[in-house]
Amino acid sequence: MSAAQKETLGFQTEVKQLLNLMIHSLYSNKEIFLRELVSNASDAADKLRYLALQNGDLYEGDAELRVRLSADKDAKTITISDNGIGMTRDEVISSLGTIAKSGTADFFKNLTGDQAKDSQLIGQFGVGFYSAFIVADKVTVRTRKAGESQAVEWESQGEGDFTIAEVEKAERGTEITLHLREEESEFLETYRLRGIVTKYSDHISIPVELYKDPVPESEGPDGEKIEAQPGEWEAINRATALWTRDKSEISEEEYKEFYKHVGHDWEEPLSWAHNKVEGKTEYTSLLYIPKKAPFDLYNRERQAGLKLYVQRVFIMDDAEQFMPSYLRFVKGLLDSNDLPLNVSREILQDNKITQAIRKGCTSRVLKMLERMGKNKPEDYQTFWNEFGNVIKEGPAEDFANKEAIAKLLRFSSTHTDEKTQNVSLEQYIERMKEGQDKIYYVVADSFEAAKSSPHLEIFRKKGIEVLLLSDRVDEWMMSHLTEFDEKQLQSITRGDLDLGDMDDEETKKAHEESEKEVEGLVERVKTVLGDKVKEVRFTHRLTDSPACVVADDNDMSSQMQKLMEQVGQAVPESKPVFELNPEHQLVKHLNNEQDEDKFGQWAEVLLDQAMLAERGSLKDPAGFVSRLNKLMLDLQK
Ligand SMILES: Nc1ncnc2c1ncn2[C@@H]1O[C@H](COP(=O)(O)OP(=O)(O)OP(=O)(O)O)[C@@H](O)[C@H]1O
Repeated sequence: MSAAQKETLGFQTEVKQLLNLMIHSLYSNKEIFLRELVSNASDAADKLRYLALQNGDLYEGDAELRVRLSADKDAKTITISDNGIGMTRDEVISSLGTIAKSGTADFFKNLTGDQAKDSQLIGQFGVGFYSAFIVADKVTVRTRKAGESQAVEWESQGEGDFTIAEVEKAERGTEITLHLREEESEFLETYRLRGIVTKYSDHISIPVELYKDPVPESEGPDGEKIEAQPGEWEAINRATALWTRDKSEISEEEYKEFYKHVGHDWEEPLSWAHNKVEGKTEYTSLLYIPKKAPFDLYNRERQAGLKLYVQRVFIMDDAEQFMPSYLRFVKGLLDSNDLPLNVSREILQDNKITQAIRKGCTSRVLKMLERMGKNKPEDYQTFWNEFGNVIKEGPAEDFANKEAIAKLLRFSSTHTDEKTQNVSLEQYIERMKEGQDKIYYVVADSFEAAKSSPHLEIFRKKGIEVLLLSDRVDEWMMSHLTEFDEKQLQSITRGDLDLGDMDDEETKKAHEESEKEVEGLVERVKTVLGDKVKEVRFTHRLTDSPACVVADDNDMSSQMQKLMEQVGQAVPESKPVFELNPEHQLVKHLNNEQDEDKFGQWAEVLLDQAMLAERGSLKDPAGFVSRLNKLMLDLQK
C-alpha cells in the first residue's frame, strides 16, 4: 500500500472522550507527556530484550537499547525514538485506537464533568500515550516491529480519527513525532527536555539520549584554534536499574518517580519497601502502596500483580503469583536470581521459589503497613479508607498471617460513635474494662443501624466499648476472625450475653428479682409464639428496649442470612432467640395482660419490632402494621 492508499479509521468512542478530557484537565501538568512516552519506550526495550532471550536475531545486529530525543525548531517538532520491540499494524490499531482495559465503561460512567475530580480519575486510569496530545496538535508514529520488514505510520490530530499507512523504516522500533501546538515551543529547547528527563525519568534503565549539536571549529581568546566538535548523542540519565542500586543512594524523589513508571500511576505512592534478600532464595523486591485505589479494584478481570524481572531482565507484567489477592493493590517489582529466564506463568504457578518469594513479600507488605499504622497514622487512615475493604478479605484468605492482618484492621466504635473506621483491636484492648475478657462487636446494614442497635444499650450503660461494623464484607470477615491477642471476638447479637466478672453481686441480685416479678412470662410467650422462635428468655442487655432477637450460638447470624439471600443462596431456616427485658414497662404490661388473645397480639408485635430493629425489614410488614393498629385502638378504649 502506498502512502496515497492511506486508510482512515475512527477512534473508539472512549478514546475520543479520554483525549478531550486529558487535554483539558492535565494541561497544568503538561510536561508529563515526556515521562509517559519515555516510560513506554523503556517498556518496549524491556519487551524486546525478553523476546531476544529466545531469538537473538530480533536484535538485527543492534543490541544497544536506548531512547533518543531530538527537537526540530524549524518544523516545530520533537521526536522520541526507541529501538525496542515496535508494533505491527494490528498492534498499532488496537494500542493507539482503542482502550483495551477492562472496566473502561465503568470508568467513564464515573466521570463527573468536574475538572479537578476528573483529572484525578484520569490519573488512576493511566494517561499513557494519549498525553502527547496535551502539547501536540498532530502526532505521527512510525514503527516497525522487531523481526518484521513492513513498517507502519499512524497519524492523528487527536480528534475523531487517525490514519494508518504502510511505510519504509530501516531501524526497528518506534519513532513518535509531536507537532507542537503554537504555544508549546518551550519544548523545542534541549535544556527543557533535559530538565524534564532528569526530573521524571532518571531511573529509566536504558540510556535516554539527547542530540548534542555539532560545534564548528573556533578561535580561543588568544587566537588558538579550538577544534570542531561533531554532533553526537549524549545520555542524559543515569541508566541503571533503580532497584539494583544501594538504598542509601536513592532519594525519595527517585523512588516516587520510579513508582509512577512501574505503577502506571499519576499520584505519588503512600509508602514503599525496597529489600535485597540473600540466602536460600535471592531476590530484590521494591513494593509500593498506592495512595488511591484504582477504579477497577473490584473487577475480577482486572490484571494485578508485580513486574517480574529475572537477573535484571524484564520477564512479565502483572505477575499475580507473588501477592495474595487481599494485597492485590500492591504495585512494584521483583527481580529474582533463582528463577529461570524462560519462566512462564504456568511454571510460576506451582513453584517453590515463587512460594518462598510470595511469603517474603506478603510479610514485608504487612510489616510496612503495620509500621505505617504506628508511625504515620494519617497516611494509614488514607490507606485504610481506600483499601480497608480489601484487607478485610485477608483473615479468610491467609490463615498463617491472621494475627498480622488483624493488627491492620480499623473499625468504627462506640468509643467515638463516628463513622470513620479508625480504632484498632490493639487500641480496643488497651481500653478494655477490668474483668472484660472479650472484644465485643455488632454487625448491621449501615453505620447508623449499628450505632443505634438495641443490643448496645447495656454496653453503653456500662461504658464497655463495642466495635460497629457495617461493610458488606464484615460478617464474612468476622466469621474467620474469632480471636485476637488471645481474646475472643464476640458478636453482641449472638448467644447468651455473659458480661463475666463485670456484673457485681448487687446487679446480679437485682436482675434475679426483676425476673421474679414477671415469673412465668417466658413460658406464656413461648406458647403463643410457638415455632416462630427457637427459644424465649429474659435478658439484661437492654435498657431502653423491651425486647430483641439474637442468633443462637450455632446458627447463622441474621446479617449472614441476609447476605446469602442477596446472592441468591438457599438459606437454612434458623429461628431467632427472642429475649425480653423484664425491667421494661411494656414487658410488665404484657405480663399483666389476662386476655390471652390480646396477650398473643402484644407478644407478636414485640417480636416483629425486635426483628425490624435487627434486620431492617419484615417478612409480613402488613400483618405487623395491622396488629399494631389494633393495639393502638384498644389503648384508646
Ligand atoms: N514506544 C512504544 N513501543 C512499542 N509499543 C508501544 C510504545 N508506546 C506505546 N506502545 C503500545 O501501546 C500501548 C498503549 O500505550 P499507553 O501508554 O497508552 O498505555 P500503557 O503504557 O499500556 O498503560 P498506561 O496507560 O498506564 O500508561 C502500550 O501498552 C504498548 O503496547
